[in-house]
Amino acid sequence: MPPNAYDIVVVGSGPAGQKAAIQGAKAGKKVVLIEQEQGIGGNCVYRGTIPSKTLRETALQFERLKRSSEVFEGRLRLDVPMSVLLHRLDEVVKAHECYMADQLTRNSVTYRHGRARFLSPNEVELETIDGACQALRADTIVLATGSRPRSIPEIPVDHEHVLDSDSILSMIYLPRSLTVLGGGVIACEYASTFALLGVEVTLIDRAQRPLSFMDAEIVEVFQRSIERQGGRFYVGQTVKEVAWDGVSSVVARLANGMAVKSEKMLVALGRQPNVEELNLEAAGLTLDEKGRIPVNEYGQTPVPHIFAAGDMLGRPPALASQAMEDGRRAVSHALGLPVGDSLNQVPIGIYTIPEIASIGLDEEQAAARYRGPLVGRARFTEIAKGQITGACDGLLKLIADPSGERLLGVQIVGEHATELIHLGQMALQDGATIDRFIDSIFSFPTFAEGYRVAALDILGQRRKRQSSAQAA
Ligand SMILES: Cc1cc2nc3c(=O)[nH]c(=O)nc-3n(C[C@H](O)[C@H](O)[C@H](O)COP(=O)(O)OP(=O)(O)OC[C@H]3O[C@@H](n4cnc5c(N)ncnc54)[C@H](O)[C@@H]3O)c2cc1C
Ligand SMILES: NC(=O)c1ccc[n+]([C@@H]2O[C@H](COP(=O)([O-])OP(=O)(O)OC[C@H]3O[C@@H](n4cnc5c(N)ncnc54)[C@H](O)[C@@H]3O)[C@@H](O)[C@H]2O)c1
Repeated sequence: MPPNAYDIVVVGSGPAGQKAAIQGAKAGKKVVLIEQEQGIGGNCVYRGTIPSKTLRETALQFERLKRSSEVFEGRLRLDVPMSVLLHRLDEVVKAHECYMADQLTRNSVTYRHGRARFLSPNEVELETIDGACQALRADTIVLATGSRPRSIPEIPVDHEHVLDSDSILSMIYLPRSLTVLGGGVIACEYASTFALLGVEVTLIDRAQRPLSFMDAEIVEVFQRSIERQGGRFYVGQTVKEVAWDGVSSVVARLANGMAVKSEKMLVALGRQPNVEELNLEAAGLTLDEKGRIPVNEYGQTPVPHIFAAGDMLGRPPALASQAMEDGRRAVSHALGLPVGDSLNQVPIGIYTIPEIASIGLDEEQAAARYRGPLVGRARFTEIAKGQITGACDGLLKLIADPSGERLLGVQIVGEHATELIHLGQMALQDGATIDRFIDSIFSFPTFAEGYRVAALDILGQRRKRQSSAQAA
């Protein structure tokens, strides 16, 4: 094969691109991975998952200290430099970079630093930082260029006073107050992290409740928890205008006439796919009416050897785990390998404080599909581990069909929710019954015990329902 010819060209080195490249290389193909940024890993590593979760970990350390307030006296200094709060970030990013670079080298994936755009359906131009251009040919092309924060004209982001998720961690000091626009995952995660760090947080969303795609009762527990920290939610509100007053505050004017002032503002109103720079016309591709690349279930575009994966698809769930699966799936399909069906059950893990996690149907979805689904609840206040740790803001819900036998979904809010959900995921995938949780012995004390408590709650309701049916 000529030096600039490959079996597979992958554009973008985030979770989707990496897994696509590794899958191709493992199948013995000659693969090149192109990335325009300095490091490998995508937004996930430099602007998204890893930085936000590192700051969150610092906030959690403070919370643990606060819970021990009988022993430790103290509070967070005002004007804490963000660099102090993020002191572990460099280490975490370096460890991740090393792991990813090793994995690419081990699998003989060629890595090229530069920006890619189509020259023709089988040709991609690589422009390196010195401006040099080179054409690379491939039989299969996987686009995994990710997304960026959505911006709207009435809310100009200056990255100094009004920030987005790309710039929020570039603040020099922890602000005293923060307005968060949006009630989605990014908004709620950062709102809860900053609230725990002692920042006065106000969240404004046009929807009637934050995280409107999640189980309402679960979100309620999260919302109450933030409110106890002093956080405020203004829901069902439209922001008409945002401006820096030139002195000390960002002012958000709402359609109802209210003005909300804060030292900084985070704008988190969704994401938009990175597609504009790819010169898609040269590949024979056109975007759909929502500005997305049309794809089938394998991420295959109308040009059969071109695939798209991850956040650039512009559809939910925009998760690192989903992006990895998209990349793997696209290349497997391109090479005629089995793809599996794991897409049916993607767990959602939201790193708010307390955490939220979901798999399968929530209560409202189950009620829309079945007449009278049964819902079993385990409140963390009733679980010994919750009492011992003091992490009592928690609820685990098992959703079952009307007979109370078949598990339909698991919804959790509380400490370790994003870990606990995988037990529910396995149960759902294996078609486990509610009784499976009752017949299993759980270690004591654990949060996982909540599964048994919730299952017993369903058993009680099932028996009541059966006796009323017999009596009728
Ligand atoms: C603040 C925040 C927190 C998040 N937290 C979580 C979380 O906790 N858990 C979770 O699962 N998900 C989380 N996400 C979402 C997660 O980061 C994304 O779903 C994931 O990064 C998507 O991966 P990707 O490979 O599709 O794209 P990205 O990670 O966005 O990578 C795309 C890459 O393509 C490169 N690229 C773009 N155009 C070109 C081009 N023309 N040439 C060469 N390279 C190009 C970009 O530079 C980038 O590196 C979070 C996101 C944000 C913003
Ligand atoms: N833990 C995780 O898995 C994790 C963490 C962070 C981000 N992500 C991913 O990143 C993606 C983007 O997150 P996001 O929070 O930016 O977007 P989102 O789409 O989840 O939420 C956007 C929010 O903005 C609100 N909104 C939109 N326009 C508005 C307007 N003009 N005025 C007021 N409110 C408005 C919407 O009502 C919605 O609540 C998500 O899809 C998520 O999957 C995942």
